[in-house]
Amino acid sequence: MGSGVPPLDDKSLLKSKAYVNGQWVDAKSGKTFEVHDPATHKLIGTMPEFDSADTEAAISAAAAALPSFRKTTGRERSRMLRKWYQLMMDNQEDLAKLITWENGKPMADARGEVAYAAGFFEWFSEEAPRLYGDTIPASVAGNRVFTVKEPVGVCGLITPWNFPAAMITRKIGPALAAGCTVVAKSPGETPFTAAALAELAERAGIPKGVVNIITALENTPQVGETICESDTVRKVSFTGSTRVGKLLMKQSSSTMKKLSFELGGNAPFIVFDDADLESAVAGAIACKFRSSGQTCVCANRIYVQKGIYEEFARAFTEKVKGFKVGYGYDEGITHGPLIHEAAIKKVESHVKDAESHGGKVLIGGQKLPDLGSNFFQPTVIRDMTSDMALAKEETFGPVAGLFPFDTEADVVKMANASEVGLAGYFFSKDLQRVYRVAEALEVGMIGVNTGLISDAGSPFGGVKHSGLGREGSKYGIDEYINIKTVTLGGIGPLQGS
Ligand SMILES: NC(=O)c1ccc[n+]([C@@H]2O[C@H](COP(=O)([O-])OP(=O)(O)OC[C@H]3O[C@@H](n4cnc5c(N)ncnc54)[C@H](O)[C@@H]3O)[C@@H](O)[C@H]2O)c1
Ligand SMILES: O=CCCC(=O)O
Repeated sequence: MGSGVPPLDDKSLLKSKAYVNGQWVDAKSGKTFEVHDPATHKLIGTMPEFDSADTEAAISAAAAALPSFRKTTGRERSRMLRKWYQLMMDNQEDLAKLITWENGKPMADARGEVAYAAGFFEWFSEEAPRLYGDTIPASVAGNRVFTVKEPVGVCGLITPWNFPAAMITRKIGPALAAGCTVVAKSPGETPFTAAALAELAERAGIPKGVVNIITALENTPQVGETICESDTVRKVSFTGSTRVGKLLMKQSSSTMKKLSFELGGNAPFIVFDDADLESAVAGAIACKFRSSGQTCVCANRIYVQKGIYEEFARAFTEKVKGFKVGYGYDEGITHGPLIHEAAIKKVESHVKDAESHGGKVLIGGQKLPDLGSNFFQPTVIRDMTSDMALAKEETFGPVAGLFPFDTEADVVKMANASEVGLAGYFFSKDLQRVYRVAEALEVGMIGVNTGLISDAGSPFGGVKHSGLGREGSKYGIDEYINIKTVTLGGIGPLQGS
């Protein structure tokens, strides 16, 4: 297939060990797991299979590094993050090659991910020196009240494979800005990008023990449990499915730690009759097929008002015809493989289920065995209805289901008929409608007349079963701080008065 894996300019970015206390380490058991290119199934390499004891050692390293790191000034931490940002951008091409290799997304998308990921270090380098407390008018005469913001302590971070760089930097950036130390469990499917980030952390001068990147595949549940049940870990931040998020929340309950969860979505994407057709089609294409549909904010249910439905379906399908699916390193490829067989099975099952309930496939609908077993045709299905599996669960793949609707009230009801609420989108030129619908949708983020909403400066997070807390933005750092209130009594009048 294609031209093969391009060599890294800087070969020292390819690591096959975990990074603990500033050292590259194996699992104490000596066990490793294999990582394969999702496009070709060829072996990329192996990584240490950490267990509970290895995880404890990483937690201890983060705890030992905390007392001195929390004393650094915001300005000092800012410089470290800024340097890390710059090193990521200087090595953008190599990091992108690693992302494409282990995740499968095309190089153009991978380069975009590196810039997006580095943006969180840049953003939080700017937040680090601005951790202001408050002065509060006291209710008791002679008292003075003020607050200080303190790092929560050691943080356990667990992230998924769909953005091998960005999901980790979105957590490490604010954690370090706040003065916390971290143990980050990289995704078992895509650990090499995270390891390269650790190498760059070292070059950026981040002190040993502040950033620990641990690895596991099969042992992931015991690693997760060790992090959640540790009393030393004062904060857990997880990105992944709602199912695993709920499990980690339960496991964390006995140690009463601070939690944030970025979980699953099932984004409604609504096109009203009054929308600009061309931009609605472009927005839906970008939103639905980004990373072959494997993002938590991808459109999952595309609702199109009946007056514009036929025209939209035609124009949307026409655009999908222009996609070029293949190996992420090859020239002109717009969409890569899915991550693994389970993802292919889910996509297939949603297509079959839609067809068996009366949905009509306009394009795609099949696997692409000539390319490899993880490839699936970008698919458009019309005449979707609410009783289909795709309406109820996130597909996390390249299948666009077009649902017709009559009125604004009908579509808002359908859009909100989901237990999750991460992102939602709609296209309309009617200003009053923009306010009404934005206020009515039960989601944490809304794109109006755009299908792309992610940015380091914008709060990212959901409502309902999509999770707790916000990442990125001026709010992201709040997840990593405790507010301490200081009440100073007995001030009294001026002496001698
Ligand atoms: N809201 C967000 O920001 C966001 C971002 C990316 C993905 N997601 C969600 O993630 C899901 C897709 O990823 P997935 O199916 O691989 O999710 P998943 O929850 O099965 O796995 C995600 C990651 O969690 C870890 N993990 C898995 N089981 C674990 C356990 N028992 N204990 C501790 N850690 C565990 C692994 O590192 C894995 O890479 C989708 O639902 C998607 O919406 C959400
Ligand atoms: O998949 C979830 C994260 C996607 C994003 O940050 O845009």
